Amino acid sequence: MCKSPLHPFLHALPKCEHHMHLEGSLSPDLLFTLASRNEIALPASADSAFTSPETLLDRYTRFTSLDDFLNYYYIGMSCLIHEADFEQLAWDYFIRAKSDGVVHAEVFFDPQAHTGRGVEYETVVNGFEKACQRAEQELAITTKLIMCFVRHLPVEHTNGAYAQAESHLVSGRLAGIGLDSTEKGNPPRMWQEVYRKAKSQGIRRTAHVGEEGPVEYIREALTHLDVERVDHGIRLADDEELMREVAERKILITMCPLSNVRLRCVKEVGELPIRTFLDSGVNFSINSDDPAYFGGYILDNYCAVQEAFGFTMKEWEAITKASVNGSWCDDSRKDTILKEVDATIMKFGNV
Ligand SMILES: Nc1ncnc2[nH]cnc12
Ligand SMILES: [Zn+2]
Repeated sequence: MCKSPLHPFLHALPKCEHHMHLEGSLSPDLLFTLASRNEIALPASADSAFTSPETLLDRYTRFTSLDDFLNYYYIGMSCLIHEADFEQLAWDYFIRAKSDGVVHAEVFFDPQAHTGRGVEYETVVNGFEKACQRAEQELAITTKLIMCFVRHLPVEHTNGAYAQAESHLVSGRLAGIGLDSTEKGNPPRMWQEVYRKAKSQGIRRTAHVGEEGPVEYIREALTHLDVERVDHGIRLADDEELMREVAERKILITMCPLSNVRLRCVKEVGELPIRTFLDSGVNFSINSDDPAYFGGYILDNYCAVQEAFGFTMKEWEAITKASVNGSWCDDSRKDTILKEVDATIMKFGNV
């Protein structure tokens, strides 16, 4: 809980989450439980961080870079084997998201990180889908699943990963494609072919760019991948002309403040160009990225932004509504959420 007088309002605001990796909600407790249940040997002799959930959580406070984090992230997800593991992981996230005021969640997952170690694609998707259905029925959270291609694997692997998911993408069982993992040295144009195919099939597209990588990668993602959204995009403010274009085209930037601090992309939340984006008409949402690794879920990220920037309720209204409008749900769902936002503002505005 943050110290801001706006905390109850921030908590109550109906939230859309657009940038959250389901595998990134694997808490050290669940990681150790699954490792034991599935008889996965954790590398405790090589890395003492794997001694206990507590030592692992402590190590997460000292990431030195995106790749340092990704090393732990991929070891962690190696404990996910059965459909029920994937379902439990996602369900635990949805319960937590509900308590933070999330009403619509568009969540990423990395199929290649599972199929590459022998877990069937269907096992992953079926588990996640079951949790999504439960979230819709029992928590009234609408959901979308977005598959990401991982950049640390050879780009040629992407075609196989796309082919595996193609029928789900075309039918809408998956809402779109994304691009994640190691950014530096992997310019977006390398994935141009698969993004072009996805576009020709009417499939939605986003990509992690401008997190550790330069603003040129954001420009490339827009020109070569024709992305509809930019994940992280914190380097956008380095190019005013591109920032104006992003504002005009209403491209949503999915920001993850606590992640950026933990991965040392910035020293503190106040360094992020959030005020610049707001004042320049750049639409953005605030998200948790990998909440089990970065010390906070979505509300913690809202609070961190409030503590750094001290926004007014009017400014939060603009941020929240841009986030609703940038969602990939249909217009009637957006209208419903926008009415809930208005009702929240009325309630707190009258206090
Ligand atoms: N912050 C991040 N950047 C790139 N790839 C990721 N995969 C999970 N979290 C990520
Ligand atoms: Zn991410």
